[in-house]
Amino acid sequence: MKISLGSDHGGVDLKNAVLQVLKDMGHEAIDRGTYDHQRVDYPDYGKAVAEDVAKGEADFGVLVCTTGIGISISANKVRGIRAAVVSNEDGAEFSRRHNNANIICFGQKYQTAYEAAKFTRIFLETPYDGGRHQIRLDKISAIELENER
Ligand SMILES: O=C(CO)[C@H](O)[C@H](O)COP(=O)(O)O
Repeated sequence: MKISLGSDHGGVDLKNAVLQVLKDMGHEAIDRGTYDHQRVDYPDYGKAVAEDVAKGEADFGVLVCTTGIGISISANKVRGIRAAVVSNEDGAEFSRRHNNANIICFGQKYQTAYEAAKFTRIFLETPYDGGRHQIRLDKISAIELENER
């Protein structure tokens, strides 16, 4: 699969660790930065990865900041994006099964590289259940449309 990754300075180490694991798994990775510890603004990276996914240039995205919160909020502003902050295996599975999440987000402050790699693998391998969940996703899409300028 093709995966777009991004982080701010607070998530760069974890983003790089997940990037390496994804490459080792044979996935194609697009690294949207950041690339060092210089202070940057997380919305820039949330937007870049979210647009890759929304435009179909990537199948899924991975985003990391210090807490995972700001970068997920940013990504979720892009139409069609369902970015989920994940902190355990169950969340990795159910963000896909029930929410058809297309971006997984982590807080570097909370997740080890081992955990983030494991949660990302579960996320990528778990299909969407569809069925009754599509009714809810359609309602989310309707909220997006109603609030477009
Ligand atoms: O987690 C984050 C957003 O949710 C950011 O990584 C965090 O706010 C960056 O803060 P600072 O500039 O103090 O490193």
